[in-house]
Order: sequence, then structure tokens, then C-alpha cells
Amino acid sequence: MKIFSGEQIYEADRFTIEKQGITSDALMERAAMQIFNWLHLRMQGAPVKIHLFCGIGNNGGDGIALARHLQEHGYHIAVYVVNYSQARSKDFLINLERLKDRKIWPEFLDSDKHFPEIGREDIVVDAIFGIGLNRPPAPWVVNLMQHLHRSEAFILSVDVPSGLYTNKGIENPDAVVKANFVLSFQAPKLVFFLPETGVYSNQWEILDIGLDQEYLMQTENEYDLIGKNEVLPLYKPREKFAHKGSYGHSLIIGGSRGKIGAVHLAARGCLRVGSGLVTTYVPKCGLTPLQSNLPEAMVINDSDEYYISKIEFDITPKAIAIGVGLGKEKTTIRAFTNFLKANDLPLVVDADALNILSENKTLLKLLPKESVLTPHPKELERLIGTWKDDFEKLKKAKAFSKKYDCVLVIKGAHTITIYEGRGYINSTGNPGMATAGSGDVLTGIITGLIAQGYPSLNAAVFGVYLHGRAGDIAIEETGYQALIASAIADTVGKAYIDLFKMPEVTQQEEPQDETAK
Ligand SMILES: NC(=O)C1=CN([C@@H]2O[C@H](COP(=O)(O)OP(=O)(O)OC[C@H]3O[C@@H](n4cnc5c(N)ncnc54)[C@H](O)[C@@H]3O)[C@@H](O)[C@H]2O)[C@@H](O)CC1
Ligand SMILES: Nc1ncnc2c1ncn2[C@@H]1O[C@H](COP(=O)(O)OP(=O)(O)O)[C@@H](O)[C@H]1O
Ligand SMILES: [K+]
Repeated sequence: MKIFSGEQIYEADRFTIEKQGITSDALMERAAMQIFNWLHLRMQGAPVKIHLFCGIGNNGGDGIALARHLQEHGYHIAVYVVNYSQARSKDFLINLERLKDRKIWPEFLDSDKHFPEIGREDIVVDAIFGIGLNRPPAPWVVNLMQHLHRSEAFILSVDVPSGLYTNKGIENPDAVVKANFVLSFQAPKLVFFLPETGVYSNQWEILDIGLDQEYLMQTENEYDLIGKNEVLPLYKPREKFAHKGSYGHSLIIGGSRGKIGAVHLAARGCLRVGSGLVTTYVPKCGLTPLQSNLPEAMVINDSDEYYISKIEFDITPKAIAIGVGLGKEKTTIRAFTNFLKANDLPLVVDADALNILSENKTLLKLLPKESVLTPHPKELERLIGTWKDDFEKLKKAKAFSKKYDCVLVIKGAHTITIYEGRGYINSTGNPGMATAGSGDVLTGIITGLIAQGYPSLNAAVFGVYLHGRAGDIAIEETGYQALIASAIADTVGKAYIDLFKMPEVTQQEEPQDETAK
């Protein structure tokens, strides 16, 4: 699914109005109607008080129009205009008049003197600021936001949580509404997926307000949200007359004393994702545990007992992973450097191999084209330096990926894969995956996909999706806390099967004939 910038949404707005020959307030009416339908379906006329806090722009206009529909359907509402500016939008004013025509008089708030009382069981509609926020809200508006939070009422934000910018980070964490739910128009917003801003949109849903499809399809976007529909076209089916040689040989180089498990987990993910053959390259101490616990994987031993000291092998793998459990012994750094100088096979670089690269940046130039790097946030910081907010992080990550022609997989709750100036935001995964070794499994999965012939960008995007989906399916049995990395690897099969499952059709309940009893 495409993610658009704020400017692109405004442009889509203009384009739609012109092409469909409608007025801008008709578009606002659609938006308000969609929110109303969403709420009405869930509330079914429940006698819960709904407080609507409306700004003076179009986001506020949506709120004011929603208030009218709620009132028409008998809901118990209170409407407030958060009067932070005299520059009111045209459609806000149109809807304010429509409200007054129905004898609804909003309360105008312009300082922190008379904030209304809000009960815990009430609902708050936050239509204060939308995507038009362009400067910090006034202090009394920040106080109002805090007042909303203190009420502990359920907060439903219209389009975006008020106080979030669409193109930069947060200046004051108190100046953003923490929404329980966000109903966003037409397309998800980038801020929902970034760690600093995503926490303000606990859950979200997209409402289709009928913006012009031609515009949406033709407009080049920088970020995509990756779900099942996006990965299905990447999937390569298994051929009937294939043999294990058809699906590639993966080599996983890593491990050190006490960290052989990382190699095991990567190899396990690699096998489960379908790599025809998997060989591990580990120090001598890794031989017995690997051969006993993962008989499907082969082992090549380094000459050193505890650390990788020389990387030499006489196989020709299709893809190589390096770094899991590797450590940073001097001898290992030397071996890694020499390996990079000699190697031109596709690479997936993780963990300590990334740290060695960060400490010896000249080595980055030795990476083969389209290598996949899979840093978690700390490893990323060591690679690209610090950032002032997530937007700057993405900018720096794109520049880095361009400079070294590498696919950068920024791991997190919503892992973002960066390549050629574009970002692919993953939609699967859960907090249970914040567990030791789950990144090692991902490294193995991506490597196994490259070995099977997936181009490295596709392997990264698809691998991240499958890894997260495996985690989502696995927690159905383990719950968040008990999920361990090997279970993620072992559930990759179910994640594949799930790709081809149709969405369940919800059954309509048969109307009961009360007289038949
Ligand atoms: N295509 C769409 O997505 C549609 C968008 N609509 C709504 O329109 C919203 C955008 O509306 P607007 O562009 O009017 O902007 P907002 O309603 O987000 O903001 C109101 C205005 O206040 C001013 N402002 C910004 N920051 C301020 C601050 N800190 N203090 C005081 N004033 C400030 C700006 O001039 C801004 O235009 C969307 O978020 C959405 O809710 C809908 O009405 C219909 C269609
Ligand atoms: N809250 C979360 N939601 C979804 N996925 C998560 C979450 N936390 C971590 N993950 C995923 O788990 C993996 C953790 O990787 P990493 O930090 O390298 O762990 P390790 O080094 O223990 O293997 C990443 O793929 C990341 O995206
Ligand atoms: K809002």
C-alpha cells in the first residue's frame, strides 16, 4: 500500500475536486460521513457522551461535520472549537454554520481557564490539528492535550493524532495527542510507523474518501507499506522437477565461544525458508553442538578452537551470511577483512560484522553490490551516526544505502528496508519478537531467499515480512513472553502457507424469528 507525503495528499485533494467536479466541502462531508459510519457501526446508538474537540482548519471542519451527523442520530455530544487562530478555513466555517442551523452551539476554547470536564467512560474525538500542523501548538493547547490525557477517556483522532507533523519529528512530547485509535483518510501516514511518532497512534484504520484513483496510482511515492498483497507477487513457487541443488547453497559464517547458538538460529531460519543446502562456518567448538542439534546443516570448521581466524572454504555458495555471534577478536577482524577483499558472492551482513564495518569504514567499499545489511537501531547508529529525529535517520540511511549500493534493513517494530531512495515498511511482527536471537533467524531467512534466486531487495522485503508473520502465528500458541527465536524459525512454514489463505468472510448472523420459539 502506498504511503503519501502531506503535500501529495493535498495535491490528491485538489486533483479529485477538479476531476470529479465536486466542492471541497463535499469532500469534507465524505470524510465526516466515513467517520460517522465507522463510529455508528460500533456504538449502535450507545448513550455514551462524545466530546468533539475541533480546530479551525479542515481537520476541525471534519470534526464539526461529524458532530452534525452524530446529533442527527441521537448521540449525546458536546462540541468545542479549539480557537487557536482567527484564520479559519472556508469549509470549517461552512460546517460551523450548518451546525448552528441545527441549534448546536459549540463552546469556544481560547485559554486554559475553562476546560470541560470529561468522564473516564466518555469518548473524545480529537480533530484539533490534521496534516496542516506547521508550528508548535500554543501552550494552552498543549495544556488542553494534557487535559484530554488526564481524563483517561478513549481518544479517537481524526486523520492523525493532533500535534504530529507529517515531515519532521516531535519537539515537545506533551504537545501531541496520544490516540487510542486513529481514523486516517485514504492512505496511512509515515508517522504511524516510525518509533518516535508511532507510539501516538496505538491503532489505526484507513477510511476511503474516494480520492482520485488515477492520481493515487500514478503518483510516485517514497514509502510503501508491505503486507500480503505486496509480497505475493515476489513469491517463487517450487518446481516439480527441482532438486536441492535448484534452491541454492547458503553459507553462514559466524559464531564464537558461547555464541554458537546464533549460527544455529540463522541456519535454522535459512533451512526453513527453503534454502536447498546450508553450510555453517564456525570455530571448532561449534562442530558438536551444530551437528547434534541441527543435523540438516553441514559444518566447516575454522582452524581456531574458539574464534573465526581465517575464512577459507572450497564450496561455492549462492549466498553468504556473515556476522551472527562472530565477536570482534583481532584475528576475526583480520579474517573478515581478507574475506571481504576476496569475496564477490552475495552477502548478508549482521551483528558483529556490522560493528566491525562501523569501526573500519574503509571496509564498506569492499561489500559486493546489493549486499544486505541488517542493523538494529544501535548498530545503525554506529554505521550512519546519530540523528535528531526519525526523519533525519531515514535521510541518512538512504544516503548510506546509495553510497555503498546496499540494501539497508532497519530492524524494529516496523522494520524499514531502504534501497535506491525508497523505503519498504513492514506490517507484520509483534513485541514478542523482541527476544534473543530473533535477528539471527532473520539473517538466515534473507540469506536463504537470496540462495533461492530472489534479488536481494526482494529477499529482504519478503524475508522481513515472513519473519514477522511467523512471529505473529507463533504467538498464537506461546503468547508474547514465551516466544523464542527458534519458534520463529520453525513457524516460517506456516507463514508461507498463510500467504495463500483467503481472508475469512465474516458470517452475517441469521435474523432470529422470535415468534418461532
Ligand atoms: N484529502 C484529505 O485527506 C482530506 C483532508 N481533510 C482534512 O483536512 C486536514 C488538513 O486541514 P488543514 O490543511 O486545514 O490543516 P489543519 O486542520 O491540520 O490545521 C489547521 C490550520 O492551522 C494552521 N496551523 C498549523 N499549525 C498551527 C499552530 N501550531 N497554531 C495555530 N495554527 C496552526 C495552519 O494554517 C493549518 O492550515 C486533514 O488532516 C483532514 O483532516 C478533509 O477535510 C477532507 C479531505
Ligand atoms: N516490538 C517489536 N515488534 C515487532 N518486531 C520486533 C519488535 N522488537 C524486535 N522485533 C524484531 O525482532 C528482531 C530483533 O533483531 P535483533 O535486535 O538483531 O535481535 P538479536 O540480536 O537478539 O537477534 C528484528 O527482526 C526486529 O524487527
Ligand atoms: K487530529
